[in-house]
Amino acid sequence: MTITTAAPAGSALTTRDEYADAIGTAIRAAAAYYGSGDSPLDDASFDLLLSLIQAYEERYPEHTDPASPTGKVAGGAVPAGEVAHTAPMLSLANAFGPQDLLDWEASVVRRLGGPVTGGFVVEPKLDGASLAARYQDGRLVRLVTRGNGTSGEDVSHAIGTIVGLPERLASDASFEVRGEVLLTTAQFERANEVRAAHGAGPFSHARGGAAGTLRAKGRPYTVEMTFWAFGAVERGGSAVLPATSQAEVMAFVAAAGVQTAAATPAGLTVVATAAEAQEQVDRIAALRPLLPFGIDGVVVKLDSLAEQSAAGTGSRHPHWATAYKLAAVERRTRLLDVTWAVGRTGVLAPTAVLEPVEIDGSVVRHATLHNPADIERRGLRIGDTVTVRKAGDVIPRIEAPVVELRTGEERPIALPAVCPGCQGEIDRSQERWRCAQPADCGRIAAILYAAGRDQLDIDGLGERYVRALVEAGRVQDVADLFALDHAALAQAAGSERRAVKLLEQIEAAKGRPLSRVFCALGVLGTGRGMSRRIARHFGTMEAIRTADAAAMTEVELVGETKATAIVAQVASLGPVIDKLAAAGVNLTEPQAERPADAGAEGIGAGGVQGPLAGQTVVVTGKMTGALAAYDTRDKVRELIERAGGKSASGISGRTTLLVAGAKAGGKVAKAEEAGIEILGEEAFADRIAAFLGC
Ligand SMILES: NC(=O)c1ccc[n+]([C@@H]2O[C@H](COP(=O)([O-])OP(=O)(O)OC[C@H]3O[C@@H](n4cnc5c(N)ncnc54)[C@H](O)[C@@H]3O)[C@@H](O)[C@H]2O)c1
Ligand SMILES: [Zn+2]
Repeated sequence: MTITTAAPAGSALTTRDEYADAIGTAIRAAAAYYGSGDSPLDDASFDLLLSLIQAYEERYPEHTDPASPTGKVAGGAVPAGEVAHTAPMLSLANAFGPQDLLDWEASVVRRLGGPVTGGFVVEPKLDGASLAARYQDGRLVRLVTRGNGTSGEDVSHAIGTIVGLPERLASDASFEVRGEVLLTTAQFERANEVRAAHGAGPFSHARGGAAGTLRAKGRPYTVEMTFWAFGAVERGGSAVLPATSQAEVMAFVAAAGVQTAAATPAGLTVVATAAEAQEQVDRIAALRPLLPFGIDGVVVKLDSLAEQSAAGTGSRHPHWATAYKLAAVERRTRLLDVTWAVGRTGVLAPTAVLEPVEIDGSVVRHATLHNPADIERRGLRIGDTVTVRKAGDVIPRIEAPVVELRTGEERPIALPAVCPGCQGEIDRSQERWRCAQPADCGRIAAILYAAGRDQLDIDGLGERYVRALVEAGRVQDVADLFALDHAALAQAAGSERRAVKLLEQIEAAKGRPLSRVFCALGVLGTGRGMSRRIARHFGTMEAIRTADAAAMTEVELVGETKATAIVAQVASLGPVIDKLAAAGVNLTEPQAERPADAGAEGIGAGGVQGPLAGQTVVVTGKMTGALAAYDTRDKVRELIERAGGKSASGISGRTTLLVAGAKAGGKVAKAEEAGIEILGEEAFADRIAAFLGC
């Protein structure tokens, strides 16, 4: 059988030769995966290959090759390292669905000889590289990779480059903490920029980047990584960890200053039953697209350490834990072409055309690329094998090319010489190139957008007719659509019957809710969701028009900069809005909430829970130290919302927390008087540490 990089061969292994080939491929892939981090196979393909090998071995146990990767930590691909582990570092058993989780629970009950009484702890399965960090008398003395599970490689040179692993603890405790080192999305982007600046190829995905970075010595640049602990073991001679459960172990480690999985936005939750654990799995799976780093599953463990040791440990994985796998969101495929189109604001937008690949249940054919500079930074070439990521409803994106898989046939991506819309000149003064005549060239795209399904939903009004109407001078803006008569439509559509249909559609569009009509205006920075929030918040177009920037910031997720931009654009759209009103288009929102009830408290953007859930936070003074990067109100607001809180500008009856920065003024006294909790910057930074810099 042949294994391609993108689509795995799905057929069973039937001959001994095929089996031998498959083993060879799997061993090479695993060696690359745990070595440089860049395997020729993506995880889905590797897992499929492994399942074929396993099926063959079950059918022909007598043919089983001792070199087979099945049943071994790291597939047996990693040689013994120089540092022996105090206790083995193992893989995890897998669950692929709710039934598997219940089956695992049943196996645990069998081993315990009775029901689980200590509950289950649920944590995200962080998608990075496994690492053991040894603390001696409060100092970080050694970092060791998982290796083959019994011994690993000394990677202590990485000390000082990993967020979450302090070189000194708050106490002089001695223990070994175990966890995952990874690159957050922001760290991954930064790493590839730094590498490009040093002439090194980009990491094709974050996990490989973390594994490679951990082992790399003597690079002329540093790549910052992040650590999250998920376990700890005692070190010879040290006092016994003061804990009887996994949750307590983690709390102890966190109190000493090490970042733990409990501090991730997904958190660590203790539940009583496997059914409740399943609920947590579903919750974390839903959070996945919003997380600032990759997870490839959710880990469920027995919480009680006594029950853990009673359940015991096998040669490859512990019996007291299981990894509930989530569908792969990254696949490898080929970049076939890049096409360019003019957006409604005149921006030239490149789209990657991909060899179709199935990711998480849907076929991906296109991915966004932002602009020429972005293409350059990613070092992409036509024909490249690329890592494509698609999580949830988020638009698929290309992470990076897999440079190792280049054949030499790849071609550079041609940047357009003239505007693809009007063949006119291009304005290259900014990173995002624009047509030099954006008003004219973007008009067709703008009208098409306004007529689109999520806006006015004028069925049948496609690009050909819009172009004809614009070129005939009948339509300059969205409001002109409502002034069209039968004759104009018949001419544009070339058919009386189609004109009748279109007129009916346009008439129906007059009744769309305000959120869609507002969206159709194409105000920059307001897509579907934002238009809905604005319409619900204000209720009428009139209220939107009279809102000033301060009133606009009351809309959820609208910061000051955005508010100012929206208000200015709405003002310049005055004549268009007047025409809409005159044409009898509906300008009210049926589901409006009165501004007084705007925004449910306790839940931030997208319902994310976090350390600030339920809090209304006011920040005053200048941010310094760990918060120095949050130097505008917008940035602070975004940070607070990411951590699950609501941000407000003034102290009111709803305020629950005041963050006082340098030179904080009168708000502190006011908060004191009102009995509101006040935190200094440092204490605040600690509380939301997991959300900083991501
Ligand atoms: N693409 C390839 O060529 C290739 C090759 C080999 C393996 N793989 C992939 O690697 C995976 C299996 O590898 P594995 O055995 O290294 O890992 P695993 O999936 O068995 O998981 C075990 C690891 O999970 C990590 N982990 C993350 N969060 C954790 C938490 N909260 N609690 C405990 N552990 C946590 C630990 O580092 C632990 O070592 C598969 O998904 C496979 O597709 C891919
Ligand atoms: Zn143009």
